[in-house]
Amino acid sequence: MRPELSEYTPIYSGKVRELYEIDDEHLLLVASDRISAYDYILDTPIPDKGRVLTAMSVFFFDALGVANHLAGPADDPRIPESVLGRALVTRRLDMVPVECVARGYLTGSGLKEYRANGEVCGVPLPAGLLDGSRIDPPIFTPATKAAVGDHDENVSFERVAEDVGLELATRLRELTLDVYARGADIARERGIILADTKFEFGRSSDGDLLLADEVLTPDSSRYWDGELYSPGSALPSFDKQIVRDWLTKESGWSTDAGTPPPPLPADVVERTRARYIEAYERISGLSFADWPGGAA
Ligand SMILES: Nc1ncnc(-c2cnn(Cc3cccc(F)c3)c2)c1Cl
Repeated sequence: MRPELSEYTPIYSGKVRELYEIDDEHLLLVASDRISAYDYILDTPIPDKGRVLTAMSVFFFDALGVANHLAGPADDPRIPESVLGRALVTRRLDMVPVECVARGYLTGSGLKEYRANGEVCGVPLPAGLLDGSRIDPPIFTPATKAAVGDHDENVSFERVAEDVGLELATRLRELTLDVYARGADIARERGIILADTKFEFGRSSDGDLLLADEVLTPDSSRYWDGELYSPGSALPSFDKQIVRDWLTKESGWSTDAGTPPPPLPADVVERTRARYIEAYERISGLSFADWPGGAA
């Protein structure tokens, strides 16, 4: 008999995820079906989004063989039925207060910094790069965690070293770049570009540095469709472009409307659900139908 979610203490609620305490040593990390676009949490959930992104994290944790915070399988008996398939039991770690970002392509806040001063997080880049240009080799562009609702602040490696010490900062950079490069290679072989990603690390009670949180999901990374990728022009998000296009080209809403986006029509929801499942099945080579927690 699985426990009820109400038996666990909620300790953090993010835009699309929640964190609960199972006991002194274990947490339950829950991914919702909520989707965000243009910095709004949309009213309409995408069925199975939480389960697909959980499956993606588990695939990458396994495929990349990096020491991590997982403390049980996807069908661990401590996981309540109501969140089965979109929740994981993890070890409670002492989280390192650094958003460990790797960028293999220039866009977003990195592009903004580059256009202002030719570098990102203190890392100089070649002149003439465009939105979506490849950064080879990928760079470590850390950020400090922002308050709820704010964007993280990009910082230099030197600032990270001041905050957490040079040895740990160096290990965070090495691990971040290594795990990103291997994950991006796996995705690229399947026609999906992981342009950048954000990792979080924590230390266990016996001092090990473990990869935590979610790993290489479309919520923690930019997923681009490799077939549509062209530096300098629009970079279609593999998972969110259907929602973005409907919102900005068909719904009558606009990003400068100052109002929340309208609810999504059923076909946009279903096509988006299918894109999440397609990304998972192409990258993992596994069938999403085999993932726990499907409709009973
Ligand atoms: N293994 C860990 N030990 C201690 N703390 C964390 C931890 C804290 N915060 N976050 C981010 C987050 C993850 C999910 C749902 C949210 F609402 C927020 C993760 C983890 Cl993953």
